[in-house]
Amino acid sequence: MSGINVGVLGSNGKVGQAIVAAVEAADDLTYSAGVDKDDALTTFTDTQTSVVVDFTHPDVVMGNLEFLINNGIHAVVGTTGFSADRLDTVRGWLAANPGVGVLIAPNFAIGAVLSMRFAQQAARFYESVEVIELHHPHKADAPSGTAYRTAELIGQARADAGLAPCPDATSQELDGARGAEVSGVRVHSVRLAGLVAHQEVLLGTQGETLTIRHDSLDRSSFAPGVLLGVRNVAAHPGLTVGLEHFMDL
Ligand SMILES: NC(=O)C1=CN([C@@H]2O[C@H](COP(=O)(O)OP(=O)(O)OC[C@H]3O[C@@H](n4cnc5c(N)ncnc54)[C@H](OP(=O)(O)O)[C@@H]3O)[C@@H](O)[C@H]2O)C=CC1
Ligand SMILES: O=C(O)C1=N[C@H](C(=O)O)C[C@H](O)C1
Repeated sequence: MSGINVGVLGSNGKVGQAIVAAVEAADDLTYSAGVDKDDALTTFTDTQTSVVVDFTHPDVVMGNLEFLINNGIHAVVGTTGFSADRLDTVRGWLAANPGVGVLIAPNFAIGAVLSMRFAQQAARFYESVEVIELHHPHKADAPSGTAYRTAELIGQARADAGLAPCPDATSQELDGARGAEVSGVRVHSVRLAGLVAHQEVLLGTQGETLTIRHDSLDRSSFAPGVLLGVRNVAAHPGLTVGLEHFMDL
């Protein structure tokens, strides 16, 4: 047993189990502790855990982070639900614990990070854009954290380019038919048995469309990105939002 002591919060969950397996398989990491619902967070201090990975639930992740940061433990967080206010609260805890690093990423699949970047790059060339995210029906939040972030990035790119709002002549609408609006971009959420995590960004302009699609077919897709975060987070004190900052994109 050697290397970084890594713990997992939500270790019995769908993603948590995949992360535990990946940590156990890595020669340079030691799986020090798993904590699930009703287990004590002090397990991590008792086991000298250095980095904790959190895949739990938006309702509990803030309490987890407060404990980890105040105990000098670095965190790699996949759990969704981070509003600007929540991120500011995390920055406040980190200001009081300046050696601690926290990475929060809406999606740890390498292709999902790339597809967000591709959508951001393409946005200024298209008058129309909509996002469709498709997930398993056990997902707590809608839209997905990835779709929310993708829409924000596209909205910012459109604003920077001085684009007009997407054309839309809808004047009669059943509630919800046009999805939710995030940063001026329509986002549609599908929940379907059999799916894992999928997203399409549809872009359109005169006589052509471009579709940027990513599919996580298995939850092991999140593991390489999480391990990249685990290996690098201690060298990045403070808050990092988005895995792209560790990918040299
Ligand atoms: N950033 C990314 O790349 C990804 C992010 N996610 C996000 O990760 C989160 C988890 O997803 P998923 O694994 O599918 O969800 P699951 O419900 O399968 O797993 C969550 C686990 O956390 C446990 N849990 C609940 N409360 C606590 C607590 N206070 N302390 C410790 N463990 C707790 C749950 O227990 P119990 O079931 O008993 O409540 C469950 O075992 C979601 O927010 C999801 O959107 C998912 C995939 C990728
Ligand atoms: O709950 C999930 O499953 C996922 N959640 C994240 C999100 O909300 O974007 C990442 C991925 O889509 C899987």
